[in-house]
Amino acid sequence: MVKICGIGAGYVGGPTMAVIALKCPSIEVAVVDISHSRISAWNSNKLPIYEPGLEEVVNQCRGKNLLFSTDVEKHVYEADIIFVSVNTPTKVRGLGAGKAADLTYWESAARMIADVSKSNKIVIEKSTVPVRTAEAIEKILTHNTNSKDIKYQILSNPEFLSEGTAIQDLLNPDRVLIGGNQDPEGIEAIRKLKAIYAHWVPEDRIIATNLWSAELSKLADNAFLAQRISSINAMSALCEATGAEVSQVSLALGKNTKIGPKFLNASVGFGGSCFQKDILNLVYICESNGLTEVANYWKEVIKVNDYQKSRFVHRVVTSMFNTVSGKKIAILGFAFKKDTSDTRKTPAIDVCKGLLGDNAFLSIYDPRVTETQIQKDLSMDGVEWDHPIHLQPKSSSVVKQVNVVGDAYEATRDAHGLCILTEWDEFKTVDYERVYDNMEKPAFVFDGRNMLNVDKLREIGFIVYSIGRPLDQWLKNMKIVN
Ligand SMILES: NC(=O)C1=CN([C@@H]2O[C@H](COP(=O)(O)OP(=O)(O)OC[C@H]3O[C@@H](n4cnc5c(N)ncnc54)[C@H](O)[C@@H]3O)[C@@H](O)[C@H]2O)C=CC1
Ligand SMILES: O=C(O)[C@H]1O[C@H](OP(=O)(O)OP(=O)(O)OC[C@H]2O[C@@H](n3ccc(=O)[nH]c3=O)[C@H](O)[C@@H]2O)[C@H](O)[C@@H](O)[C@@H]1O
Repeated sequence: MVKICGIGAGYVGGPTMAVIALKCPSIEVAVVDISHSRISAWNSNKLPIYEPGLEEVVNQCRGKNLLFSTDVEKHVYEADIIFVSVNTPTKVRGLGAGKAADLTYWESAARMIADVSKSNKIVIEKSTVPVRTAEAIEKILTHNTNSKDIKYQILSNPEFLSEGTAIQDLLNPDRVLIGGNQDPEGIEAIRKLKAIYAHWVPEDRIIATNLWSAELSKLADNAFLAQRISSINAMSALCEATGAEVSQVSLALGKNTKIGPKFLNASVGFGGSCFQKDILNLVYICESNGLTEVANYWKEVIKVNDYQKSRFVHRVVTSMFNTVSGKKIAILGFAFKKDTSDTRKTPAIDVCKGLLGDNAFLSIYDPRVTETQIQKDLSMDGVEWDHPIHLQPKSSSVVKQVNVVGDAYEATRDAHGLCILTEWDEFKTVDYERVYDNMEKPAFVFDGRNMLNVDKLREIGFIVYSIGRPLDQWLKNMKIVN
């Protein structure tokens, strides 16, 4: 029986390994992690991450051909194939700090593999890594004195799932990308990995390339996706200035088959653990190769994203007579997108910090994010948000101007304004007449996700700001001061 070990039981490692176990009953899959709390959660009824459909998959396989363990060395020793899905956050200090990928976790996983292995292994890069990482990994694996007679094949098999739809994406991927050495051993390793995916993925969707193309394609993929969002967000600012309507512009663009309809929703900005980190990583690689113009091109995608978040904060503050000091503002949604509990790099952090900077009182409601997580996110400095909660420092101070509450009605009671920062479906069905009645007047809605019916809200009496849509007379009169 083929044995697989997945190192890293996070947003990628957990769901990916669970789906392999589901689709390949003849393969034994062990998912290992250094975090005891994460592994015990995977072994409990309350999984450590929220992802629609994940619980069902785990329940079907756990205890059969899927197990979760902290005994990393044992399972690595026993495995034929090792998927490494550890985190690769942005480096916090040292050379390339603030841009380069921090490969500490990857390196320690590779050293451990070299230390404990006694048989040949296929080692798979599932994490997103800088192009040419496989070269460094190979050096670590083969220069270990214990592993003289052991042969390693390194493959790049980047993951393209999105949080919130991870299980669907894994069950029905657009493509599976496998990069490997182009010699007979490399081609044989690619064949073995292809055979695993072939249990459920049609062959024409499994693409084999050389190692560097696969590694770079993942960074390029995220950069292209983020670039679309920054492009439409840049257009949203121009829409507000001219009376054009961004959703109509998106519709028109999306009907062009050369452009396509997806990823054209203007928003308060993109978030998540990967877009910013991977673009910064790409920027760093370009700079290291002397490609300044290319680096600057991709940097702009992040700059527009930061501009979009600060534009939103300015809109809130200026429309409320240029100050939110002492005012209660309701924040509906904190996760970086709907259907996930993940808050890494969520635009809500920057927006809330901006409002707190102007002395607002925030009342925050998110259906899936805990109070502890929100307080942590709002009390920490930039790059630490990239790291999973259990790898973050234990004590962080509580932000006193922040109250985390249990529903949208409580959040908005006596508030001067409400901001929608995540597009949770339940925010569509809130009784906004009731909300309006219980708010201070004038009552404002700032829809950072363009999900609410603006005309209905205006009929109720709200002053409404919706990204990239024609402005209320009120907002037109309140010029943004940057
Ligand atoms: N989150 C996402 O949607 C996607 C993430 N990726 C990439 O996948 C990688 C993992 O991302 P996430 O799953 O979100 O990260 P995560 O932080 O949720 O999970 C990583 C896990 O690895 C564990 N770990 C770190 N070092 C370890 C070691 N030496 N031995 C055993 N376990 C170790 C950590 O404790 C953590 O639980 C990153 O490179 C990311 O860029 C790729 C596609 C999608
Ligand atoms: O490497 C990764 O981590 C993954 O990053 C993204 O997936 P994810 O970050 O989970 O979520 P997305 O659906 O891409 O959303 C990212 C952010 O962009 C925002 N977004 C998305 C689409 C859009 O039209 N507008 C928009 O503002 C979302 O609200 C969210 O804040 C990519 O979509 C995945 O292909 C990739 O595998």
